[in-house]
Amino acid sequence: MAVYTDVSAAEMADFIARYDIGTLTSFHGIAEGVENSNFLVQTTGGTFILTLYEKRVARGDLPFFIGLMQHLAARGLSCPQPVERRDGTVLGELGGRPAAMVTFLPGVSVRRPTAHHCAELGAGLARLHLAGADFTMERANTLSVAGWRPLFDVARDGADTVAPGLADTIAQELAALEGDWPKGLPSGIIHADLFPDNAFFLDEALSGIIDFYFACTDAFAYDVAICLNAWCFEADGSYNVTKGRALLSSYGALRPLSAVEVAALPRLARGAALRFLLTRLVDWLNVPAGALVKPKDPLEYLKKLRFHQQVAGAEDYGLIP
Ligand SMILES: Nc1ncnc2c1ncn2[C@@H]1O[C@H](COP(=O)(O)OP(=O)(O)O)[C@@H](O)[C@H]1O
Ligand SMILES: N[C@@H](CCOP(=O)(O)O)C(=O)O
Repeated sequence: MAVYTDVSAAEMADFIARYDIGTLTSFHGIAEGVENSNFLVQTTGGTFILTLYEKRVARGDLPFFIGLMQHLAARGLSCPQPVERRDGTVLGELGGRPAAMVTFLPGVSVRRPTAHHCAELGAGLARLHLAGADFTMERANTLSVAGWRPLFDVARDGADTVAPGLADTIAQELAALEGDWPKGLPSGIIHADLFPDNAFFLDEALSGIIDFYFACTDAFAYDVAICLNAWCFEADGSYNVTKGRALLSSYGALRPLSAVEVAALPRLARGAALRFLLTRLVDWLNVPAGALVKPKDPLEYLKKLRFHQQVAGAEDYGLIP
């Protein structure tokens, strides 16, 4: 359960009194997620999600995330909407953390996506990229290649306790990617964490996207590479090319990848695998005392990285030329 910051019933009721959403009837910490503290809040006015922003979310970035969710919804994308307080603002403070209430999105996330889910997701990702085109705010990707070495510095000493030789493997991969990271690719708003737990489905159709707190301005194809990592591998670590083809072809039907994006895809996929290997490793080695959280397995991403290292070209991901 990701609850890093405890909130008492009295604090919660007090916080809710600043909104025009009725009075508190119940709330509980949400069992999923690893980044922020999330609470399902029920009031006489409805159901809401309250997020307390934790370690990786910079306070100064919150207007970007809030503005982006409002922008995407105005373009027809189904995503949570920040709820205004009586004074017209959307950001508050609770338990010493910045906090915001968003609307509850119906739908369920899938644990084992099928090729059909991957196709739905590919189209949804393309719609997100297109809908973000006229969003005027920008946010650099703090977890792109320049952000990986600082993560490695934090995790290096403990890495071999997780898997023998892991520190060396990461050091080599990091050096290789730092030396040759794709530049100048078509860029715009990307989600940057569109994992199966952040996509909701109703009747097998993608019904909504949540968790925009890694969203940033970066290469669209990097977002595609993140999704290939998150959606198209099996539990045993093997890549499912049918799922990859489904995701890539439905994405490409709405936003065709250019030749430079196609050429960059294997390297972007390696980078995406390293990014999640590193953040998971840091989290695995540093679970805060008293936090209710189940850290995610870093070695899942080591297996994925090994797959990408031997890929010859984008066709290995299922891209049809
Ligand atoms: N707007 C929402 N509507 C419905 N459920 C939500 C919403 N936001 C979050 N959740 C639930 O809370 C969980 C954790 O949220 P998430 O944003 O992924 O956390 P984190 O910020 O830790 O990554 C999600 O998996 C989902 O079950
Ligand atoms: N998707 C990341 C973890 C952060 O996302 P969350 O939505 O699960 O909190 C990963 O799998 O490493």
